Amino acid sequence: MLYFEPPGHGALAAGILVSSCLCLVVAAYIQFLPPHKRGNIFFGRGRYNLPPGPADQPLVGSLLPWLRARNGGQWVPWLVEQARYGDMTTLHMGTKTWVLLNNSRAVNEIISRRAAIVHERPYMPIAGGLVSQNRRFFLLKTADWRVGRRLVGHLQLGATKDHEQIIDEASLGLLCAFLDSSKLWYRHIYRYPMAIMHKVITGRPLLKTTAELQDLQRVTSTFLTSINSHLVDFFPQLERIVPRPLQFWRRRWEEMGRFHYRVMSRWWDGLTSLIADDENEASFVRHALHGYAGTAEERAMYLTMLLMSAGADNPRMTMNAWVMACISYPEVMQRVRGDLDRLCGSGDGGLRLPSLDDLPQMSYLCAVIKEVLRWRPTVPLMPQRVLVEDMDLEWDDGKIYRFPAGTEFLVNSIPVCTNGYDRPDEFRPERWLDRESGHGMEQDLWQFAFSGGKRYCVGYKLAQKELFVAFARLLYCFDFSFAGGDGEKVDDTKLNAFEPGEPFPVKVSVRSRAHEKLIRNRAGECRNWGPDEKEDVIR
Ligand code: HEM
Repeated sequence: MLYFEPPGHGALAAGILVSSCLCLVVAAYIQFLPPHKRGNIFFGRGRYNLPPGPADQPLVGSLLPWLRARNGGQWVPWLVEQARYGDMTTLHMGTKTWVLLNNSRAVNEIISRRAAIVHERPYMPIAGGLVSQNRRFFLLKTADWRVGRRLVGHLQLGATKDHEQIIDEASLGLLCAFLDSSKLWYRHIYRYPMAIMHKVITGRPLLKTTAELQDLQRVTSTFLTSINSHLVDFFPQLERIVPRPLQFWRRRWEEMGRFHYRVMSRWWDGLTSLIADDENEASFVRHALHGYAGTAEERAMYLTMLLMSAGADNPRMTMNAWVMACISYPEVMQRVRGDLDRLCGSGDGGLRLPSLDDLPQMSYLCAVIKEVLRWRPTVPLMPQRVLVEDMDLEWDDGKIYRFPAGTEFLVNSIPVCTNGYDRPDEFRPERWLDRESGHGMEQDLWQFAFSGGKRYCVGYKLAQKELFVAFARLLYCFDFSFAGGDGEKVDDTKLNAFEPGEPFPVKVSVRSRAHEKLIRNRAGECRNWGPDEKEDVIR
């Protein structure tokens, strides 16, 4: 007869202890799983069915290769490589489920058509917390972000006649600066959108030195490098679990946050003092201060400074890419110039500067702008949009994907701008003219350039108009060529967008005396430009 002896108290306690520990380990393990894996544990395997992706390591998934690539400057090729899985790629990234959207159709279906449920931002302890002090509206969770978005909406960026006038004046400053100090072309293409933003926001001309502008450029570029670059952004729980003195990552990013705060505060003091003694009720600075009344003034500061930096830096990088296209594809630019000469005159007499009124007749230049944005996407990595509820998606391959709430979607810009385009590496504006959707400025630009859904770029109308005016006027009046050494060839993949100095060697010269005279005749109208850049040439 079998006799079962009941366990003693000691054994029972040990058993309870072991199973409690096991439960704790399992609970902790589950907490560190990404949403799709966690969901399949709770609801059974197969509940969530996601697009394919690489085999991954336990717990970290594909995070380590990503962090290596991100911090080693190889993240663009890494993301491009992941597009080999098809229209979408699923990546397990620590506690996150990332789904890369690798072509326009995927972006359109998910970011635009499902915008009602794909609009949240994840919490990013580094970029959002330490570097931005939880204030950068662009990274805020939807509830807070809406307040800022409503405030910015009042600006109607680029949609008013006033803004067109501001663009016109600033572009005259740009032309004069190109005449006076052509070697500093890369500085002028930053000052131009900044001068526009400053006037739009304060109603006053930009009176900032190059050093002040460079400070803000550094803020923008270092902020961008902080996004999705640290382990903690993928395991945000660590911020709660690890005692603060042991949070080894804090020091570096807090320091960056303090630097950003200092630069922004200096700018902000300048902006608020400009409006302090005038009645300019329309000023955005005043509007932002009213909008955030009762809360810390910093919220207004961060919002305003985001507008300044996004509104200046993205156009700067786009213009950088355009200059690269000018020197790499002179025949394309000659064709634009042919159109401009026909409209605005050529030879010695009867010239006029192109303007926004010429836009309907300049479909090839509109195509050039689209092609610049496609050829060298300005924003290769947009912060992810988070799905707020489970979502089913029927796809072309006959599959029905089911994504769990919490999935993070990323526009994989380079593949989006490449997949589905004939000879994608080439700069061929003609591809936009063949489209049935139309030849204007707006058609087809969505999804890849200014993003879609609720968090699309608020400045897109302003950007399109300022790019059009700058490209038309610069190309009408100036020649651009590569200024490398003998036998050196331009490498059109190296844009060096974050370089504070000249990103690649370019020679700029005015086309003719007549074009110079045309610019000089209107020099008095460029009231919005700021300190004389010639001093910098001498230094
Ligand atoms: C060629 C120029 C530009 C490009 C390519 C560009 C691109 C983008 C993209 C792709 C986003 C969306 C990121 C996302 O999905 O979260 C964005 C957001 C934004 N852009 Fe632009 N942009 C440009 C010019 C401008 C200008 C002139 C402004 C003027 C203020 C501006 C202000 C903003 C702001 C404030 C946001 C954040 C919107 C939000 O989170 O609600 N951008 N931009």
